[in-house]
Amino acid sequence: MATHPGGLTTLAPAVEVRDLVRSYDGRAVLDQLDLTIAPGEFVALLGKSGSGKSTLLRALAGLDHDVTGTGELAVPANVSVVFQDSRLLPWARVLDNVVLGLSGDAAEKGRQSLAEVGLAGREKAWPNELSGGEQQRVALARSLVREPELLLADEPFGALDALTRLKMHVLLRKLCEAHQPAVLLVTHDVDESIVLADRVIVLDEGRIVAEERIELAAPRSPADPGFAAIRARLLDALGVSL
Ligand SMILES: Nc1ncnc2c1ncn2[C@@H]1O[C@H](COP(=O)(O)OP(=O)(O)OP(=O)(O)O)[C@@H](O)[C@H]1O
Repeated sequence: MATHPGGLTTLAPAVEVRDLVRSYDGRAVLDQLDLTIAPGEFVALLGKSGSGKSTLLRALAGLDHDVTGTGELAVPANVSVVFQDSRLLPWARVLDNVVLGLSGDAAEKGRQSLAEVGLAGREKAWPNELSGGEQQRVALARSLVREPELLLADEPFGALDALTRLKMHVLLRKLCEAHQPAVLLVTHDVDESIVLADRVIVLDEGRIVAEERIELAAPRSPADPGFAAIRARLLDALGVSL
């Protein structure tokens, strides 16, 4: 907790990145990057292929042992990660996948999480009995049952069809409102970023080149002129001219 001179109390940031450099074979793919994410803030990260999005996410997740780098990086102790593929263990039933490694009343918490993602009654199913969307729901339940302060998501809906993706947007918003993790969502889908995030940032060659704070009222609709204006600016930052 920090107190400003004016007397306002602010929480310490959930993520604080300063001067972050990450290089593969001497080539910097993150270039003196600065990023702060507030507790409970939902940040979406856009960028062309190869701009460094996954490298940043892996750095925040502590999964980047194959890369050299410098800079300061502070994240909470309790971080969950969701990927494009659900990465469920095929030999473990759905509930066991959700609670793996948890202690205490894990089964009950796992059941509650599965109910939250709309999978009550599927506890005993095997992962291969579920659709791709359902498997991603299990992955979300597995992340959120751990009550993370930071949720990192690398294109979690990238492999899903358009309709399932829209349903997952509604679900993720609901889950984030209930659990209030800070979120960093990597996506290629500009509309997805505007629908979900409090703030959208655009990465290019390892630097943040644009930032939009999204203050549109819910439900956010791509038909809204304000939505279209933000989309146009983000596409411009991505080098797409309409
Ligand atoms: N293990 C690695 N070894 C060498 N270079 C790598 C490695 N991983 C990533 N890179 C390079 O680092 C750069 C950034 O990659 P990164 O995966 O972070 O981009 P990205 O924005 O997530 O791309 P995409 O949208 O295609 O997933 C790319 O040029 C990539 O080729």
